[in-house]
Amino acid sequence: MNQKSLLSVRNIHKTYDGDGFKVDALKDVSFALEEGELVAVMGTSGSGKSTLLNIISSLDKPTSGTIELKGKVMDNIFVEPHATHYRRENIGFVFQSFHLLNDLSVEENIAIPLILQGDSEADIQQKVQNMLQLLGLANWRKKRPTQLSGGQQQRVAIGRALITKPPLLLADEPTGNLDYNTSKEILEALVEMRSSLKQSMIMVTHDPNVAVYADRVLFFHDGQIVDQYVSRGKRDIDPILSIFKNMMERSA
Ligand SMILES: Nc1ncnc2c1ncn2[C@@H]1O[C@H](COP(=O)(O)OP(=O)(O)OP(=O)(O)O)[C@@H](O)[C@H]1O
Repeated sequence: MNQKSLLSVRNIHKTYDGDGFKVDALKDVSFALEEGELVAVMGTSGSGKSTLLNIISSLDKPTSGTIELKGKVMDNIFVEPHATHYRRENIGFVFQSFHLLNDLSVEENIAIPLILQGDSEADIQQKVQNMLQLLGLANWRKKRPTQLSGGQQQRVAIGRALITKPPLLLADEPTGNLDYNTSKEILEALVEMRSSLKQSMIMVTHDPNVAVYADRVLFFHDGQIVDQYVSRGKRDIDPILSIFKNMMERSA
C-alpha cells in the first residue's frame, strides 16, 4: 500500500458470534484510500458494506486486522473516550436520511460541530458563510430544514459533515432518499467537494448509477472485495454494470 494513503484498512475480519449463530461479515478485507480520492463500496445486501463503515468509524470493533490513518495504526479507537475523539477529529458522516435539527436554521445546523469544538463566534460565521457559498445554500441560510427540498436538506447535511474539515467523509447511501435528478445534483456536489477541498470520501451504495461518480469502485460480495474498477474520471457505467453482473453470476 502507498505510504501516502490517508486510510489503510488491513486484513480486517469481522465475525458476529452469538447464541446459535456465527456470521463472517468481513473476511480479510484490505484496501487503501488516497488523499482526495472518492471510493465507492458497492455490493448487494448483506455483503458487509455497513460493517466496514462501522469499523472504519470505530462504531464496531473488528475481530482482527487494523485501521491506519495517515500511516498511524489506530489501535485504541474501539474504546471510549478514544472512539469519540477519533470520530470527532477525523470523520464526517452523511446518511440516507438527513438527520437535521428541524428547530434550527440551515446555518445553525451547519454550525453545530463548530460550536461543539468551541470555535469563536467570528470563526463560526466565516466558516459557515464559506460553506453556504460552496454548497449554493446562501439564499437558504435562515430557512428551517422542513422548508427545503430533499436535495437541499442533504446539502445542509454535507455542509455540517464537512464544516470541521475532517480528513475522511463516510457517506452511507447518500442519495437513497432522493429522486434521480436530485441524486445527480448531490453526487455532483460531493464530487465538487472532493475536488475543491481535496476531500477523501468512502461512499457505500448498491446502485451502479451512484458508483459511477467515484474514482474507484470496490465490489463487495459475501464479506470480501471480489473486484475493483478504476474509472480515471470517466463516468462510464458499462464496466461497473458488467463487473457487478459477473459477480452475481459467479455467486449464483
Ligand atoms: N450486529 C450483528 N449481529 C449479527 N450479524 C450481523 C450484525 N450486523 C451485520 N450482521 C450480518 O453481517 C453480514 C453483513 O451485514 P452488513 O449490514 O454489513 O451488510 P450490508 O452490505 O451493509 O447490507 P445492506 O446493504 O442490506 O445494508 C450480514 O450477513 C448481516 O446479517
